[in-house]
Amino acid sequence: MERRTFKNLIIGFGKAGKTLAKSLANKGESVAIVEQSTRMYGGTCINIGCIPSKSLIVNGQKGEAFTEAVLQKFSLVEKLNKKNYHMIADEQNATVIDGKARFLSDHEVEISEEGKPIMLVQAERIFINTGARAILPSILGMSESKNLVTSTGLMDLQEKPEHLLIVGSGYIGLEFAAMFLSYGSKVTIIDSHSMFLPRQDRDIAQRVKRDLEDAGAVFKLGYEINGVFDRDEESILNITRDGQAEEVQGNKILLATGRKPNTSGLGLENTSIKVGEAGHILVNEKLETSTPNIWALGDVHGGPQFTYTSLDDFRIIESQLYGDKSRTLSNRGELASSVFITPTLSNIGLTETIAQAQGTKYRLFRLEATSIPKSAVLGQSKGLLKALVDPDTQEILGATLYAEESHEVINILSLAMKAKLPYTMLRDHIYTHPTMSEALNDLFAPVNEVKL
Ligand SMILES: Cc1cc2nc3c(=O)[nH]c(=O)nc-3n(C[C@H](O)[C@H](O)[C@H](O)COP(=O)(O)OP(=O)(O)OC[C@H]3O[C@@H](n4cnc5c(N)ncnc54)[C@H](O)[C@@H]3O)c2cc1C
Ligand SMILES: NC(=O)c1ccc[n+]([C@@H]2O[C@H](COP(=O)([O-])OP(=O)(O)OC[C@H]3O[C@@H](n4cnc5c(N)ncnc54)[C@H](O)[C@@H]3O)[C@@H](O)[C@H]2O)c1
Repeated sequence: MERRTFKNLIIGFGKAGKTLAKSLANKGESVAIVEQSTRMYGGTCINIGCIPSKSLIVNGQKGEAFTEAVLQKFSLVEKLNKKNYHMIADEQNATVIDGKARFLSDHEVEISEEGKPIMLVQAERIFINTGARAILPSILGMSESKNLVTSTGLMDLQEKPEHLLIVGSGYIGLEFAAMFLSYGSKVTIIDSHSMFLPRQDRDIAQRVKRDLEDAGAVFKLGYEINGVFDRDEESILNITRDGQAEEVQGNKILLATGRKPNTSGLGLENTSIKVGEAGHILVNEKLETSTPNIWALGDVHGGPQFTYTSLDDFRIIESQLYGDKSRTLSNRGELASSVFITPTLSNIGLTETIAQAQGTKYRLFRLEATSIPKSAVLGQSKGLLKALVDPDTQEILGATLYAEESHEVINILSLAMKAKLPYTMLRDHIYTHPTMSEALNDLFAPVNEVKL
């Protein structure tokens, strides 16, 4: 078997891993990056995650036919996959190794192709960036059904399902619901939780649910999934609520019940790397594992699962190994997030619900999206914007923007919070017109402060 030694070994071609590989190679260090699938050069985001899903969402909003949108998505992903491969493989000091990595010890990693060991790699430093994969709930009859899919399988379809059943009303469930509704599929969303969007304020959650229902979605909340069986081309899901059994039938069933860290099969049992209950690699605030010279980056170490947090993990490594060591997980600050439905739901920091639960004092500002001129221009005036301000410091404590283009506007709030700006800076700032950002003038206007 071939034996190779590198200064740096990166396992997994994810956002953090590829960015780190390029940076290390540019520093003149030898670096190898191992990827188990040629389909995944560049990782989840560009191949089976953010980019293909948003391409399908945007084309659906434009009224594109599904088959045309799928072709566009395939060609976009193919282009990005190649670009990502060459971004690393063309670097003089970098090597891309095709195969599945498995630790044999704290210092040795075996690479296999189709189950056959092909290489043994030793490295001074090892970075684990193996991402996460869909959690498959255990459903009676699931192995016999040909219609159960994850988000990856659903995006590989060439034809839209006439009726899509979605299990899970989190990020993936809601984004795929909005996506397939826009292509004209019938959509039923089933969740075991009886409260919709439990972490959101109720007024926001009710708006989101109502808007999805207006677009045609049917919600079944508080249901357990008992079993599945196929009849002709359709699948029937047996579901129960409060002891009452029901059947729902559809052509495809999307399982969107969360994603778990990719650690099984990685041979961690052969190392001294510690793993948490959810299968995630335990790291400290510098992303160091319990084994010296081995780090874990991205979804694999648990916590928020976003491409931008994986990228920030790269920044932490850079800061710790080559910089002033100031950047850590604990000083990352508040993270913004967006669910790409119509309109987009974006959050940062505290909601009213959380503020009340933890007894935090706040001033509340509230604006209907219908009063924003750009909403009228876009022909999409649904939505509600809320922001919480600290009554003592006048800094922004959090915001929920359920509005068109809120995935852009939320970044202004994120920057203002990071810079500890008083809310009046956003209220009095001169924005270009007509834009959704200028809604911040109005959101923070005295007239929109809610008396609590
Ligand atoms: C449908 C969907 C939509 C999403 N949309 C968004 C979004 O809009 N915005 C956002 O920020 N996030 C989104 N996410 C989440 C985001 O994609 C992930 O959080 C992010 O890609 C994680 O990156 P990572 O660096 O941890 O690893 P990944 O990009 O997951 O890369 C890990 C790589 O490691 C490889 N690998 C695993 N095990 C081994 C092994 N043993 N040997 C060799 N290689 C291995 C895998 O094949 C994979 O390529 C979405 C996810 C999904 C599924
Ligand atoms: N726009 C984005 O940033 C974006 C988009 C897609 C995915 N992601 C990332 O991917 C991760 C995974 O997304 P996800 O939607 O799979 O998970 P999620 O955690 O967001 O939602 C899972 C949902 O499934 C429900 N559920 C769990 N088990 C169930 C069961 N047995 N039966 C019925 N319902 C069940 C939960 O109540 C929850 O509502 C997200 O946490 C997010 O970090 C991000």
